[in-house]
Amino acid sequence: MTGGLAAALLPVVEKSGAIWVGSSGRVREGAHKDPFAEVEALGTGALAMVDLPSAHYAGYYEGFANSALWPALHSRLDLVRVTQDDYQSYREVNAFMARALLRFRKPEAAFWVQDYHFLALGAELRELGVTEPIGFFLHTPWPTATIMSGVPHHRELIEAMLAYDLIGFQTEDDLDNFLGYVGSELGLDVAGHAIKSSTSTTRCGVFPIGIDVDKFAQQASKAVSHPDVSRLRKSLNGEKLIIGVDRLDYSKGLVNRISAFDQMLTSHPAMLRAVSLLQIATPSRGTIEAYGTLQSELARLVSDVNGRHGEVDWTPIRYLNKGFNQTVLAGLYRTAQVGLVTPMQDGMNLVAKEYVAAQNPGDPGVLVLSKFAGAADELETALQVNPHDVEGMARTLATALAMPLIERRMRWEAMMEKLRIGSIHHWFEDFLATLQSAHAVNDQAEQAIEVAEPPDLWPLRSVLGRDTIRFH
Ligand SMILES: O=P(O)(O)OC[C@H]1O[C@H](O[C@H]2O[C@H](CO)[C@@H](O)[C@H](O)[C@H]2O)[C@H](O)[C@@H](O)[C@@H]1O
Ligand SMILES: O=c1ccn([C@@H]2O[C@H](COP(=O)(O)OP(=O)(O)O)[C@@H](O)[C@H]2O)c(=O)[nH]1
Repeated sequence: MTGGLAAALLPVVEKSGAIWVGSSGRVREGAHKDPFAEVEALGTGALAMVDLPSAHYAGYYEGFANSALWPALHSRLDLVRVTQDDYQSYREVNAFMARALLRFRKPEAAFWVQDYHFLALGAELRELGVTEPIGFFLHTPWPTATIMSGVPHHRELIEAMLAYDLIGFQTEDDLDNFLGYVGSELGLDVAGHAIKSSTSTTRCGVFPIGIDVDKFAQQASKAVSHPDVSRLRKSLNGEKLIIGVDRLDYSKGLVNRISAFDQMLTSHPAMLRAVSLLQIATPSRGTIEAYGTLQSELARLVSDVNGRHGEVDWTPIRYLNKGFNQTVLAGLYRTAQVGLVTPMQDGMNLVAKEYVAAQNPGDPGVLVLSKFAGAADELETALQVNPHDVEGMARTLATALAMPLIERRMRWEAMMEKLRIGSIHHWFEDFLATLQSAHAVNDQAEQAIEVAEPPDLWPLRSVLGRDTIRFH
């Protein structure tokens, strides 16, 4: 699985005993009548992979989720392509997932819904009579009210979100934009970070997602002996390396990034043969037109840059359209003197955090980071750039490559401190503790809840009695 959501959640599921119910990526005819899931133990927790109804999968995933919500959430209304049927499928799959989740319901356990694919899932669970705490976390940005109002059915969808006890965002800007929408478009009272509707109160908050920084650092120091990593090191012949790792997505600013590298080589001829770029662009959502178009545009651009600056024995850009596991990525990050992360918009961007965690403390590399990534709020000592300003990025790249060790270490140490404070385990515990207290407000009858301890979401093996189970 590629993507920050999976990378972040798998380790917390493993450690916390939670069960993560998600799409198996497979479809099944008639699934809407009879949800099918395969459950697999993962550490002390479990993964339940549900087959989605075949009639609605495309309209839901490629349609409303990734051709309406994703572009809008990343402020790209120009890329929104959606039909009424797509919206129906989105709602059907949200309702279907609510029914599937009921199979995993357990008294006093909380439900925590992840991401824009399931904005209405909380409302569907309430319809089915669920009274337990239900929280929601958005991994992407939340744009301005004007942009959000360009999404068909935005009002009914966002009203449905008010069924959640707690809604979490990555940054203060996302939270402010959401509360701004609720005030201006829904006309609801917002007191502090709480939204009061006729039936309940929804609390909102900021919970920046993190990584397991020490685990990642250890992985990186071991990974340098991995064959892929040592082959890369050998092939560099003393050249410096800049690395980019992204899903192939228009939100990641890949075209501007390659153009900035091109510009830097043009304006600093001394860099020719002295530095190269390794860009991993892992295929993602390939059946959607905007992604196919981007893939062709990038292939042309990389080939143009390599054609102009390359030599018989030197290639400026190593461009790879494939996925790597995180052990290899950790070793590749550690090999590179510069981590180049330039999204036009990004909820958080875990690659930025992983690059920092993977560095050699005695000789750390430099992170060049877009100010439009959520991670920029915490990683203030990265070299921050505006991805719309290609020339500015080219200049910053040259600065990063020439930065003295003392400055690199000061910047890196400050970033590591931030990463340790905001680890993935802190994110998980903080959200669940806040969810319990938010729910207590909505549930007058409920007894005082211990907020310091995250709830026991599902000690799965004690219920199932074995590691893997299928059910209809
Ligand atoms: O499952 P895909 O359609 O292939 O997409 C992968 C994931 O991409 C998005 O990730 C977001 O979550 C990260 C962790 O919080 C965050 O750092 C990043 O900025 C976001 O873009 C998407 O939101 C996930 O749902 C997808 O699984
Ligand atoms: O080939 C790849 C490319 C990326 N990733 C992981 O995918 C995540 C990407 O998360 P990020 O937040 O940067 O962006 P997203 O793809 O979620 O938008 C990171 O944990 C990467 O280590 C991976 O495992 N293999």
